[in-house]
Formats: sequence, structure tokens, C-alpha cells
Amino acid sequence: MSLLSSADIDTALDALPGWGGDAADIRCRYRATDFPTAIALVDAVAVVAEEAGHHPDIDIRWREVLFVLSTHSEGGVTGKDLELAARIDGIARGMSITAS
Ligand SMILES: C[C@H](O)[C@H](O)[C@H]1CNC2=NC(N)=NC(=O)C2=N1
Repeated sequence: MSLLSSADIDTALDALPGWGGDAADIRCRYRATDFPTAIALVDAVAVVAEEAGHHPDIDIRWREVLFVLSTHSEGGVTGKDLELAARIDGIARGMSITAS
């Protein structure tokens, strides 16, 4: 997949509240009610990431989880990252977890 411009990324991220980024990577920090729920979010994301063969960088701090996506082979953001961001957003919504 080819690299996306900052303008393309901004437009796509309008549909994903809480997500932001630039041509280098896209990111969102979610805040769960507690630590086990944050880990459950990471666990659910791990399943779809493994299926997709595309894996977020994840920073877990108590009940907050930061997901950072980029396509390493391309050196920036591609459609794969937008697809995974949309999947993560859907999982978080399903668990009633919102961006912090
Ligand atoms: C061979 C394998 O599919 C690649 O190394 C994948 C693994 N997961 C990945 N994840 C992310 N976020 N970016 C990549 O470029 C990437 N490459």
C-alpha cells in the first residue's frame, strides 16, 4: 500500500473521533474504566491485528491505552493503518470505551 498525504489522513480521520496524526503515524489514546478493561481492549485489538498482519505500537498506563499505527515498510501511514484504526475504533465503541 502506498503512503498517504497529511491531507488524505486528516480527511479519513474525521470519521474517527479521538484519532489524530500526521504523515508519520496516526494515534489515539483511549481511557477505560479500569486496568482490566484496558487490558481487555488490548486483547481484542491483538486478535484483529494478528488477523490483519498489521500491529499497533501500544502504550498501556493504568486504564489508558495509546495505539500508534504506521506502516514500517513504507515509512509512514497507509490505508492499512486507517483500516486498523477503524477496527480499533469499532472494538472500543463496542466496549463503551472512549478516547481520552
Ligand atoms: C511480514 C509482516 O507482515 C510485516 O513485518 C508487518 C508486521 N506488522 C506490521 N505492523 C505495522 N504497524 N507496520 C508494518 O509495517 C508491519 N509489518
